[in-house]
Amino acid sequence: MRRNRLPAPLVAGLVLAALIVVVAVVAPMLWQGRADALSADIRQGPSGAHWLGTDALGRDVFWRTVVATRLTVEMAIAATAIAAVLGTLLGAGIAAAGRAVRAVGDRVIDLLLSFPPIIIALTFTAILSPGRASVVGALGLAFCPQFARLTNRLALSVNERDYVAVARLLGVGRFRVLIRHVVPNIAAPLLVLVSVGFATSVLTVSGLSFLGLSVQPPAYDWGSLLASGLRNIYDNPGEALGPALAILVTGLAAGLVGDGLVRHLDPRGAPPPRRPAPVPAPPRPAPSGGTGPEGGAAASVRGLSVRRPDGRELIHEVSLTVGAGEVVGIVGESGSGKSLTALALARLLPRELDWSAEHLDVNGIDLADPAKAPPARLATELGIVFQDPSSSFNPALRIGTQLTEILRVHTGTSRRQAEAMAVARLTETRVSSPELRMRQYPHELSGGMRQRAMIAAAMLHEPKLIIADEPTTALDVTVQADVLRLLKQINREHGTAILLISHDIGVVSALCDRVCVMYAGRVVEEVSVEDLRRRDVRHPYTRALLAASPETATDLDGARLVPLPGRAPSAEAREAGCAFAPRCPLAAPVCAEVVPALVAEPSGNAVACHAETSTPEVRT
Ligand SMILES: Nc1ncnc2c1ncn2[C@@H]1O[C@H](COP(=O)(O)OP(=O)(O)OP(=O)(O)O)[C@@H](O)[C@H]1O
Repeated sequence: MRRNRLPAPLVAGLVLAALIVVVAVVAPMLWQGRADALSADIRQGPSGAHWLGTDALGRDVFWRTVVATRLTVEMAIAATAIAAVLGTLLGAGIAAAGRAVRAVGDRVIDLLLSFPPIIIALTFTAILSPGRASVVGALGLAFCPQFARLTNRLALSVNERDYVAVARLLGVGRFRVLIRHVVPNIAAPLLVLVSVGFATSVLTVSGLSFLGLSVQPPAYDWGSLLASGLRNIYDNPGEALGPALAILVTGLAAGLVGDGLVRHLDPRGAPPPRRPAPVPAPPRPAPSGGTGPEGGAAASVRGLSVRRPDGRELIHEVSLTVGAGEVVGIVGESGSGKSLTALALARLLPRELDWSAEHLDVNGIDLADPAKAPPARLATELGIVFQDPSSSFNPALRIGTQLTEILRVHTGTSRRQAEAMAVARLTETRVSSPELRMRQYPHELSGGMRQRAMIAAAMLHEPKLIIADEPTTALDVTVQADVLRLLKQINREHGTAILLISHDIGVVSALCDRVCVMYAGRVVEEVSVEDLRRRDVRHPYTRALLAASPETATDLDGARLVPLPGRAPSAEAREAGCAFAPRCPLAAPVCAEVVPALVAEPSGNAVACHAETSTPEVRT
């Protein structure tokens, strides 16, 4: 893999650090005698014979400072290593644990972080009795919470990224997710903390020795030399200057290494790869024709409910079917339950949520029975495109690595073949210069290009169903139509069914065959797109959405957009009766008490509204 040249601070830091390590290793072997030799020249100032003068016993301060490097650096490295290993394991363990352990772990880390490390180190040292080993152990424990907090926060945030969701959908094991996705994305900040931790350890180790709590005579480190130097500061300032400078230079080296590593490891700092020689585009794969089992559905959901741990229902008995090759939209305001419905189909619901369903399947795979739905199989039947193309790809890996990995993990395709297939898909999804893109990092692609690359990734296995969760919301308006056209083209040419989630009724009416309107966790209307375009809808909420949509409301007669007043109730605020009643112009007394059932009509549409149907069903 080609990397950019090492940044200057990293080079400077590494040179300095290497020098310090060499000195630490060789100094006691070569110059211990000079450092410990007594002479009659006591407390002399700097001279040609003694560059930093001598101490109270006539020993050469320069050589003592040089020899003390080993003990100081050894102790700082040991303390940092203990803190980094223990803290990282602790943080990762808490991130991977269940909710209860996470809550307790977080509080314990918060508590430990509220004490300055030096206080913790002093307390442990006092308990364990002064000495080198106790100081190293105490410092390791004192800095451990900082590593635990950082690892925990980083791992949790990376875990929530869409590319981790995709990896989970693809059935990538926890360990591989950790190695491929979590570690590369948290390594840089952890390395900075290691360098800061090392610099702080040098200071604290020296500080504790300065106080007489660490290295005991006749051994000496920079802290004990500094203590003796301060006692003689008026006779020979050089005696304090030597160890002080050594501490400063070591801290500087650690800082430069940390800063340089961040720049070097961040792929956003890399120069663009050279444009490869143009190669003829591989042939477009032939359309697969029809999909799904004969007469079967690409996805089918019946009675899906999702609950929070406290039992509150977030979505209630949602039912919908996506026929083979059909494009179905789910539309509704923020919080209506669109994404949870889609995530349930991909088996990507957050762990803390509880779900149940009478029936949940993707192209015949029963998702309610994990034994019948091995992740690898689901991964080949289902592709997913998320809203934010910037979080859909792992920022630490090149686009090509991520695309080919999907094929290599699941089908054992050779690298060369996987690359050819990935390039073909990128070409098909109209990603310009696909060979070049394969070698680029996600941040080097524009938003629209990344989203097309994401669609290419979702299409790699020729899935029967693509779930597109707000695929255009994060995009520039100029490329939104392009991405929608691409999805429609895929649907036409491959017969891929699409479940499109959007809050924009204009987007779904442009792309879909059928639309489910959701409100407060329920489907309130299901309508064909022809009826939607004609505005022949029944539910007052769907009418309100249409009236508020610019694409449909700016009529030839100049009708103005009508905003929908109020807000959808949160899960806590939902009461008995129809959740839309407080905002509904047609609300009647029954609406406040009875939840209307979704009633199918002969046309195939369905609506849940007392004003439109006469067979209410009580569901609270
Ligand atoms: N992990 C979770 N824990 C608790 N509540 C959640 C969780 N995930 C989602 N919710 C809640 O479930 C409800 C439905 O969420 P969902 O993401 O499906 O809404 P949405 O219709 O897709 O909205 P948006 O367009 O904003 O994404 C919201 O009220 C949301 O706050």
